[in-house]
Amino acid sequence: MSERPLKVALLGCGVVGSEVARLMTTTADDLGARIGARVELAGIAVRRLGRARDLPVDPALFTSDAHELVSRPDVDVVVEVIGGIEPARSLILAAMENGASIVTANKALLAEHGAQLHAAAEKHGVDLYYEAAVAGAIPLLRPLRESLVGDKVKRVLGIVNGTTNFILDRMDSTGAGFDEALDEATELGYAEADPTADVEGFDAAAKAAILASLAFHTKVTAADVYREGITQVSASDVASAREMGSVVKLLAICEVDEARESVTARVHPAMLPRTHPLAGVREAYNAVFVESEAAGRLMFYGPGAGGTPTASAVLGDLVAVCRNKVNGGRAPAVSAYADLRVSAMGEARTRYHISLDVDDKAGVLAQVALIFAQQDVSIQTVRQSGRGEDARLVVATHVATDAALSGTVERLRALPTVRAVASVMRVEGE
Ligand SMILES: NC(=O)C1=CN([C@@H]2O[C@H](COP(=O)(O)OP(=O)(O)OC[C@H]3O[C@@H](n4cnc5c(N)ncnc54)[C@H](O)[C@@H]3O)[C@@H](O)[C@H]2O)C=CC1
Ligand SMILES: N[C@@H](CC=O)C(=O)O
Ligand code: NA
Repeated sequence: MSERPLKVALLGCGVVGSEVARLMTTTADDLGARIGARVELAGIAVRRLGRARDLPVDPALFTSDAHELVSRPDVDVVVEVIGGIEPARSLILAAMENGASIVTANKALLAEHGAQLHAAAEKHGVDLYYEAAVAGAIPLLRPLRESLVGDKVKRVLGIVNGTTNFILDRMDSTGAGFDEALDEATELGYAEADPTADVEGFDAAAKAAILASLAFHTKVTAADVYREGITQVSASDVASAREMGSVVKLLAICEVDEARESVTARVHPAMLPRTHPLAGVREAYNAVFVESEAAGRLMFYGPGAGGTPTASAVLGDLVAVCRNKVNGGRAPAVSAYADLRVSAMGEARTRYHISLDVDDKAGVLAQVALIFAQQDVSIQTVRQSGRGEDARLVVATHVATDAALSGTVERLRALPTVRAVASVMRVEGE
């Protein structure tokens, strides 16, 4: 055991930070034995001093000056769990310049400034780990960064946002309303400080960017990811999916097209048959499939959000970077050598499920079918049910480019015999 303890500066003491502080303190002996040196908190930066906190830590550790804390000469590691871009980015860069290794849970920051942060880590010879940033407690980034680095990943598909999965699950299983389910998810500590990031898909898009970057060795930022959240998913979308033996899930899908030397990354709600393994992912759990050339299909499943599970991933990273400090090693570098083109959503190949309210008269089905044919979209099934004056047409398509499918919907909307496009949902997993 090394004589000198390693000093850790903790930035942020909210849902995740408070659990990191608690676990660091209560499991200090085990952590020390695993690292080969004791780990001690150098300080905990908070926004407001004087707030009552039920934590087993010395109150003198709290400071409201995060910049001063990361610049202290005795700080070996900085754990950033403030969230957001600034001041998190400047604090991390200052800490690296000061020789500290970094553990962060900040997907928003990594998805926008990952390249800059990795370059700074290289320059200053420090580590940058962020397992908690994607899929909470589930070990996913380390497997992509290390275990699967000898393989060729082709596709990453999964549920990476706990809050939206919790909301969709509640809507499906109890018929709860959107707002009520969101309040519950916030109460349980799953939602971001601004839950718009969750429900509008920004959080999942940031995670998709991180996953695509690591999986395909290419720089992918949040702005490259096609994004739709769940605010447009209605109770009737969830109910009609249920009638058809399906569920609605918010999915993140990252794919490589080797022939075209390009990647796509997208986040949107999709219908999945109830028999699909992702359909059984309940509450705030996450699950991600990684498909690679040699390994085949791997599934990662577990708690994707919440203070304690997320703190587990943070502490795993903390032990890794502390071991490197003790033994003199460094984390393997993250490269973007493949430098693939990031293609637009229109090029992605998807399938649609479209419900139309149409005039119930002769020739309407033929008009609708003609529009699909003109866009080169092949129909898999059509169901029609008369309802008096109008009829409901439910069309499931075969795979086509998303551009052709969305073009089809646009033309259907303009057709005089189509009274309304009641619902459009992408379909995955059959
Ligand atoms: N809550 C969760 O389930 C998960 C959260 N994360 C990520 O972990 C990070 C933290 O998330 P939460 O703990 O949920 O957020 P939170 O909002 O509960 O905690 C953030 C804390 O940072 C403090 N803070 C803000 N500015 C500060 C400053 N300049 N100096 C010191 N403290 C400051 C806030 O007062 C707040 O207490 C975010 O990046 C989030 O995306 C990642 C995985 C799961
Ligand atoms: N708000 C996020 C927290 C974990 O990353 C989520 O709901 O998944
Ligand atoms: Na993780």
